[in-house]
Parts: sequence; structure tokens; C-alpha cells
Amino acid sequence: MSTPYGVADEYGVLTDVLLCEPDHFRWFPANSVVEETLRRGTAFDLQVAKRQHREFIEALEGAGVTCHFVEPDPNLPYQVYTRDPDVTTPWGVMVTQMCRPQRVGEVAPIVRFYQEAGIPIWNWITAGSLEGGDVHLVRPGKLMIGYTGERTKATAARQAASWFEQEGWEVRCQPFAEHFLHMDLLFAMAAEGVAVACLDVLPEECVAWLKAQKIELVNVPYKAAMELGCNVLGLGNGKVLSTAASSEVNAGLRALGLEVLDPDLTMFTMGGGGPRCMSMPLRRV
Ligand SMILES: NC(=O)NCCC[C@H](N)C(=O)O
Repeated sequence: MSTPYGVADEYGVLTDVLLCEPDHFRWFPANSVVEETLRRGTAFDLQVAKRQHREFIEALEGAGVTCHFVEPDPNLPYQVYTRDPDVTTPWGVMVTQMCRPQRVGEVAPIVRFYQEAGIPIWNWITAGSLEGGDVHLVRPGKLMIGYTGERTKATAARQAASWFEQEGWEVRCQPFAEHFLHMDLLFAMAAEGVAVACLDVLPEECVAWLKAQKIELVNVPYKAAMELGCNVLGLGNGKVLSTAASSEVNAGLRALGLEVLDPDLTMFTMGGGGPRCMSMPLRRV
């Protein structure tokens, strides 16, 4: 690796991560999860969100991860989901292209962060929108990009795929239904060769491809997936960051011998994003 930053998979020991404080976080209808939250009339509470985000940081720091922060911008209510405007690769950052008008501006503080940190920009998506929640480095050399045609367009998925393929990677571009927002509502790596997956929904050919990569899948039922049960963050060293509400998923991961950290993150999961959406790994070893 030519720089001290870079990520080739989702389970090497996480040393550095990019977050954003939820100073300007609020819910607005942007996806099926938050639409359901609003339909139920659940009250948003910024103080609770701030307290939960602090617990999230404490869990990461307790696991030895250094947290870096992008500058919060009052115009960007979903900036806390740092997964989406960028993807760290072994060669530098791939800056993505956000779909929703309310999130397009996230590119500015993200790029400013990388420039100031001296982390190189490797590539920049130009072929339509692509959001980081759809990009999964399942093993070094094996990438899956989900696309619904909404948040991530097929053209943009192919553009990203071509850059990874030029580096010798195998890339699977996987279509799925728009209702599920990002692939990381249905699937995420938890540890080497272990992922959580909503088998009710993931297309069969996708499940077959993951199994061919020798990935064991911990099933997450539909209802739990819509509560962000799949949205875990692998920390390496046998640790995984999930949430307190995902008790069945956590039990499944513990049964495989993994240590599960489970802060309460309901203010964020009810907005459509969990631990994976709220973090962009900058370096794994
Ligand atoms: N990777 C993710 O799934 N990110 C969550 C984004 C949630 C945010 N409320 C959005 O709709 O864009």
C-alpha cells in the first residue's frame, strides 16, 4: 500500500474511521425506513441522537479505533451517514455521487476532509449516482456493488466496477429492489468469511455468488433488516459493531464466536442507517 490509509476488505483490524457529529441531523422522508418512522409519528430527539452518537464513538474508541470527523454543515441533515459520499479503496478514495438533492452537497466537506488529511482521491464517479452503502469489499480482490437504479445507477456501478477490474478485481454488479435503499440494508460483512444477510430478499444468484466466495451468511429476517439489523461494521480481531435493538442478529454472531458491541442507535436506524452507514473506514491492517 503506497499510503498509510486504505482498505481492501471489510474485516481487517479497523484503526481509523471517518464519522460526522449529528449536530444538524434530523429526519426527513428520503427512504422507506424513515418514511415508516414518520408515518408512525415517532418523535425525533436531537439530544438522544447526540447521546447515542457519543456511545457509538465510545464503542469504536474502546476497540482501539481512532475517530476522524468531517466538518458538520447545517445544510446537510444526513451527513452523519459518512458511508455514502465516499468509498475507501486500497488506492485512495473513490468519491461517489449522491442521488438525493439534500445530500449532494456532502461531497464538499468530504473532499475537504481528504485533502486536508493528505489522503489521495483515486477516482470520482461521473456516470450517474452511486452511494457507498451499495459498495462491499467482500474479500480483497472481490467486490459487490448493489444497484436499484435510484440511489445507485447501473451506469455508475459499471463505472466503479471498471476501475476495480483494471486493478485485477472481480466485481459483481447486483440489482435489487429500490424499497431497500442500499445494499447494506440487506447485507454486510461482519468478519472474515462471515456476513449478515437478509435471505428473504437477496436474489438467489447473489446468495450463490457469496457462498462461492466461501462466505457464511447469518440470516436476518425481513423485519429485522428494515430495522437495520444487517447494517453491522466489522472491526477486525473477532469484533463487530451492531446495535442494541438487533438482539437476534447479535446472538447469531456471538454463536459464531464473535464479540458484538451493541450501543443503542435507534435515532439513526429509524432514519435509515446503522453502524455501517454511520462510518467510513479509512484504514484497516
Ligand atoms: N448506507 C446507508 O444505507 N446509508 C443510510 C442513509 C440514510 C439516509 N436517511 C438516506 O436516506 O440517505
